[in-house]
Amino acid sequence: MSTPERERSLAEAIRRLSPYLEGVRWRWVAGLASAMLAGLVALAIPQVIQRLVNSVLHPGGSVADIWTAVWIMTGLGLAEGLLIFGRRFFILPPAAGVENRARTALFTRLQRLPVSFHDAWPSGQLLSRSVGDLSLLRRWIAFGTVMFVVSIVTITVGLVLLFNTSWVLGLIYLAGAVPIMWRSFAFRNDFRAASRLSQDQAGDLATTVEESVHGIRVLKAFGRGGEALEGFRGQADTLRGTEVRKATVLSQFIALIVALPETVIGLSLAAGIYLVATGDLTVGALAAFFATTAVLAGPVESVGQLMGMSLSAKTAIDRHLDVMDTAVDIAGPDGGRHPGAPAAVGGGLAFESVAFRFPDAAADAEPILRDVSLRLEPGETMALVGLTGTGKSTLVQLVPRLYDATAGRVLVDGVDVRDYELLELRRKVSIAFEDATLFSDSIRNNVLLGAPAEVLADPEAARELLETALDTAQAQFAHAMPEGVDTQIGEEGLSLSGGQRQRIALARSIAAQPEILVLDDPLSALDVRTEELVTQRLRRVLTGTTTLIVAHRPSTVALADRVAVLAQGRILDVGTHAELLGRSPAYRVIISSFEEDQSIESVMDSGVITGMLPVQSMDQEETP
Ligand SMILES: Nc1ncnc2c1ncn2[C@@H]1O[C@H](COP(=O)(O)OP(=O)(O)OP(=O)(O)O)[C@@H](O)[C@H]1O
Repeated sequence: MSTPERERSLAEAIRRLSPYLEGVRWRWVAGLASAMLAGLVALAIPQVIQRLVNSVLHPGGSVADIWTAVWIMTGLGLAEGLLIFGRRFFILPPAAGVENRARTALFTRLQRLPVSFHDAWPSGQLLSRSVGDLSLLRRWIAFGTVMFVVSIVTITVGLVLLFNTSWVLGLIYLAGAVPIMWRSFAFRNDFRAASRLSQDQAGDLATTVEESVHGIRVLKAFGRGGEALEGFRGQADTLRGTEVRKATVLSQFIALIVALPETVIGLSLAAGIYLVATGDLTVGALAAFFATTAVLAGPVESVGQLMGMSLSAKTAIDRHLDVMDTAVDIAGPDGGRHPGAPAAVGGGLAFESVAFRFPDAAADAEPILRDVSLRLEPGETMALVGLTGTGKSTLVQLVPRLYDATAGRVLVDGVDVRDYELLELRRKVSIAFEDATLFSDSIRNNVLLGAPAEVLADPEAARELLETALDTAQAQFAHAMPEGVDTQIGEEGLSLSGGQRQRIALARSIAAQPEILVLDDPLSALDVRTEELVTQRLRRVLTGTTTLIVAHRPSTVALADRVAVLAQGRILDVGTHAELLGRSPAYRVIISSFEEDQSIESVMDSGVITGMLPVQSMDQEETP
């Protein structure tokens, strides 16, 4: 995994969090004040114990003094409980708000980031950053930050009280604290490195789980479950190793900060008894000393864990900001970059000397596309053919700016696509892929996903659009499903057949009512008849829609007005099917690579093109 990493200073990390801290600050301060007061109240109790013990042992001490001390202690105990409740009351809800805002910001960023970002970042990394890291951030804000500050203050005030009780005993206690502080410094670096590594490895593991769940059918069909498990085990073992290393670093530190104070208490006890015996210390003061060390034990033990938590939280913030700081290089119009964009010239799609290279390609790699120039007149249907891997999918993805051309221009309505607002461009251009992705939602919502807002606002118009789109895409099978178009389809539409998914995805593209329709082999899973019917209806419904369609079948080619031949990233020729057949050897090779029983002549002869066949497809009866 090689996602970009940058370590920021703590000040920068906190500054960058500030947009998420809206409405949190005063509540955090109130929570901190509550927790701080609770800590100070806890430290006051030993002082009362000192008075209580001394008044019991003092010859002139009265029972009233004892009762007073008891009531004060009870009051302090109640106050401490209320203050601890106050800390939670003030901080927990806003901390959950911070987590929510950060998660929403991350999701928004993921939506805006270009496809090239998603090509490079494993999905498990993004999952662990949006779930695990942000929940750690919430716990750190709600608990870690406050308790870290409170622990430091409690330890400092406690030390002052210990010295005040007896400087000898105070010195003994401090002698134990110095090695802890020294060790804390080394611990900080060791733990931070282990923490980052384990969070990254957890992200990689999440990717593996996600991939095997996603590809469970392939794994089962090929009997590769064992190998998948082996791979998973390897990664899980590596993560376990890192977690154990992390826990070892932490536990060594904790062992030190627990064992050392305990030893110190033993020494203090011996010294304290000697001081009481010599009359330099009262019994009450000795009791107060040990009661104070008991109060300090919690903060001293937890300060290491809180420091570890703070470092993990800092790593989580860095990991969050790594995504947030990735540049959105496909954005809205950049006035300075493309001066003199021509005004719209009445529709159409053009590629002008377009070249493209993937961002992660080796520096000396050949570009995927070179000097591609093509012009589709408004309303024209052009088929794009070429052998596999020649760059057809890459070329069509430049139209809605899923990627940006690295040289040349793509023009929609005569305007450079980079001069459009992204939303406007994507309203004009609709794309359907071979690999149809659907969402776990109703068929209706999947189809109307990109429909114009004004149509969606009118239920009758939306219903008509849905029907037209389903009819055009030959997806009437939706009506035969248990709840018709309101049937919920499973995750990614996997409860549907491949052909059904493709037709729903095509219906979605149609329902978007685009000016330019880009179809990247979206009918490959359909039988020949259904594909022909779909293509034929498409032409009827989308008259006036400029269509660029990646074709792998004679039936699609036959319906196009013209055909462009792409070979090794270049346009070799453009013409009608008959023209190309006559003059282009490359075209003949490509056409002959199409399945023999789907020859273009047989499709022409079948009469489907001229609308002679009954409108009944072979897989129309399919039910999921
Ligand atoms: N995200 C990517 N990063 C790097 N290289 C890629 C990426 N996607 C595709 N390629 C490469 O770009 C080349 C063209 O791929 P493309 O999918 O455009 O071909 P195609 O003509 O559509 O192929 P097919 O007909 O098989 O769908 C291939 O060599 C492919 O390996």
